[in-house]
This record gives sequence, C-alpha cells and structure tokens, in this order.
Amino acid sequence: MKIFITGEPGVGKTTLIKKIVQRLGDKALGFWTQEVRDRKTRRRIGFKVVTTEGKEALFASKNFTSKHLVGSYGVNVKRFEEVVLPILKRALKERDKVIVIDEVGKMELFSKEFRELVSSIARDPKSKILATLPIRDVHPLVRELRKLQGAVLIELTRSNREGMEEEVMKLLT
Ligand SMILES: Nc1ncnc2c1ncn2[C@@H]1O[C@H](COP(=O)(O)OP(=O)(O)OP(=O)(O)O)[C@@H](O)[C@H]1O
Repeated sequence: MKIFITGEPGVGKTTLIKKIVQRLGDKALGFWTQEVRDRKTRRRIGFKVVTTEGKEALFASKNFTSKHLVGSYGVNVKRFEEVVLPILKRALKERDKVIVIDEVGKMELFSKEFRELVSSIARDPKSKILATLPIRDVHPLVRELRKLQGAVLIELTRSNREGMEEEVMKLLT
C-alpha cells in the first residue's frame, strides 16, 4: 500500500505521521521533519529531521549560510543526507517495513540522492509507503507522486483530521 498525505502547512501532517509511527512500532522505517523553536522567544528558528531509530539533526536554520534557501532558512543538504539516506536505503531492502517519508518538500528535494531514492521506492511495486507531500507542486517529483498509479492520495483538512489516524491504520494493515 502506498499512501500520500497532503494538506496545507500546519494542518497536522507531521502530527498524524508521528501517531502512526508510534502505532506501527518497529514496522515503520523512515523519518519526519519538524520545526524547532527558540526556547525563550518561541520563534521558529529551523527544522530538524527525526528518524524512526531516534536519530536527529537540525538541517535547516535561519543561522545557516547555504546556497540552498527556502525563505530565510539555509538548508544543510549534507546533514539531511547523512541522517536520512542510510535509513531509506535500508528500507528499500527490507520489504516488510512501512517506509515513512515526511516530507517530500522543498528543503528535502535539494538532495539529488533523496529524489532518486524516493523515485525508486515509489516505483517498487511491493514497497509500502506512508509519505507526505506539500499541497503545491513544488517539484516535478511531487506531481508524479500525486498521480502515482495504485496509490492513495489523502488531503488532510481540519475537518477530516480527527478520524484520519484510524483511517490510515486500516489502509496499512
Ligand atoms: N488533530 C489535531 N488537533 C489539534 N491540533 C493539531 C492536530 N494536528 C496537529 N495539530 C497542531 O497543529 C500544529 C501543526 O501541526 P503539524 O506540524 O503536524 O502540521 P504539518 O501539516 O506537518 O505542518 P507543515 O506543513 O508546516 O510541516 C501543531 O502545533 C500541532 O500540535
């Protein structure tokens, strides 16, 4: 089963992914992206990736100098790749796992290897995927995934998000 969750920023995609990862336990392999806020000011200062194995890395920050920018955030593509690529490569081999990719977004898509791995995972007819996509087509790959044959595309909204955890679990099991 391949499931793609899309929705407006802040609607709760990452929250949903984390709940499902918790329920899947060691059946899930992958990562999610979440914002990092300053402890004192509570202002958003960057984004980190967290893997299902508990690895974390701040990979986008207002304080990073980078040629890869999304808004005022500099993206450290190397740091993203170091944490995320090994787990996705493993996931491609371990057939029984649900591969979790949150998200196939602008920041993540700077990595060519990430784009190639996501394509391979999506093309594999036997892969089980739970991934999030931005609501807008920020890249041809996002457009391709949105239309992927045999996949389920769900738009998460404030009105349907309450029952979505159960809905997705039903599709996955
Ligand atoms: N079902 C829910 N009920 C109430 N609040 C929620 C729910 N889901 C998420 N939130 C809250 O909304 C905020 C944004 O959630 P989250 O980071 O999961 O959104 P997102 O869609 O992943 O955002 P982005 O597109 O920016 O990555 C968080 O503060 C979270 O606690």
